[in-house]
Amino acid sequence: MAYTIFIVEDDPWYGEILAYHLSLNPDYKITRFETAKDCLAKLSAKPDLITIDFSLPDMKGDELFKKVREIYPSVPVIIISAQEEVSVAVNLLKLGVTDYLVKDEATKDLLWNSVIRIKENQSLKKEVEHLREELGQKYSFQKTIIGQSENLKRVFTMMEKAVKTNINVSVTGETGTGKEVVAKAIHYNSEKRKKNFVAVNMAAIPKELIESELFGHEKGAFTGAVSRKAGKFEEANGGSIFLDEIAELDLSLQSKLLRVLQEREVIRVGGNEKIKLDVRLIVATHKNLADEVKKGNFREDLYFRIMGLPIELPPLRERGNDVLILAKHFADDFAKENKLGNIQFSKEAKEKLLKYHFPGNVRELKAVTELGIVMCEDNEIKADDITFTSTKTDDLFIPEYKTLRQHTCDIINHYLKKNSNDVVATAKALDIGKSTIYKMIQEGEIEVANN
Ligand SMILES: Nc1ncnc2c1ncn2[C@@H]1O[C@H](COP(=O)(O)OP(=O)(O)OP(=O)(O)O)[C@@H](O)[C@H]1O
Repeated sequence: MAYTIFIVEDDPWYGEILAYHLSLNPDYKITRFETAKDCLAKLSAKPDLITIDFSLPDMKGDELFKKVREIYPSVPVIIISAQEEVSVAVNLLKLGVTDYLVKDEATKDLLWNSVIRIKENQSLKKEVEHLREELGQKYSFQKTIIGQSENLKRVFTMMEKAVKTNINVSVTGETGTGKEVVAKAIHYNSEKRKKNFVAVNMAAIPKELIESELFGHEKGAFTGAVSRKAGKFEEANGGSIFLDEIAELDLSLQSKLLRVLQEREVIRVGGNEKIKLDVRLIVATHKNLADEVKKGNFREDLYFRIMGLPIELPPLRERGNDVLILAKHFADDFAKENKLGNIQFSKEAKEKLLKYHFPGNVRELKAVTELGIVMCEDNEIKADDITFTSTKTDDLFIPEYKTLRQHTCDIINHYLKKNSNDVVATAKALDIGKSTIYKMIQEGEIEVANN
């Protein structure tokens, strides 16, 4: 597609030179104007770039620039001027002009290079926008946060509420429950999705570096600060910042964070320029922050500021059948990646997964599933292919979606397995009649596995 360039230059001879030079690239479609008025009259054609002579007969270049900006806030504008004063150039650049070129013999070549640079920049921006859109689709709640349990549906309801406004969000949940996945999904489904999602893990950064990491620093602010560096808040400006493991933040840094959130501005370490912030804050912790406040480890005022909309992620063991849905999802992903075909789980493998308490939650299930695929034969994961890292594999896990009768069956099953299917020993251990067990076996409520 042609790249449309408007050249506004009152000197027809000079305008023609610039137009001729640029038209050497057949992709450029050049239109020349000799007055600001003529250019404004044709702006509806949506040029990709405009070059403006600073001294036009009917309007100064900066005035025309401002008028263009009102209509197209992001179209790149190059001002070409006979003025060599640095202050004129600086003022124009401050106004938002993309480039400033002084008229001399080199102008046409400088313009050629400037257009190439700007064009590259525009296509990069478009690419980023496109990728963000894609990510947005990828992060639509139900596509990335797999599961259908009632407990998870409650999380979706809260997330729907979160994306409607820019309210701060606090996500709590055990390790591996998907706190970061939730934070990303909120960002990519909210108004802020056009800008960055920046994640910072408080527990992963050495204490003495957190301040400059979050708020940035000026050159020479401390030993090792060899150049100015933007902080994570600046990077996330206009978007969302995700502060993971917020409870690990040092008390002195808590007060600095509070100041930034209250003032909605950040000052880089060693600097004094105030940078205005418009960022959605999402925090996460596996600790109970209210308890941390009571213990004196977390500032109460900061706690109230960051709590915003609280979202509690249930542990995997409280999501019932989601364990199997997730296992299938991870298995399909892994199989696709490794070109393995369709993977199945045996009945016993499913039971084993459902009975386990998953201290490492979804992250652990993913690892267990992938290992299961590697270990299994003929694309069927059997109980023996499933290995748990936790030592508590024999723990009875009590899912809330089961009835008392089903729990009874589980308990009897558990004891039967322990006693090598010895009904008498099981009845004795549980202090129930053996006929109860035989009846349950007969009615198919309990299956006695052949050992
Ligand atoms: N409901 C889900 N559906 C699909 N994948 C999930 C789900 N929940 C978590 N995951 C996956 O599990 C892994 C752990 O998730 P995540 O890092 O978001 O957990 P976390 O709670 O932030 O963990 P930590 O507390 O250790 O930082 C990731 O690979 C993530 O993609």
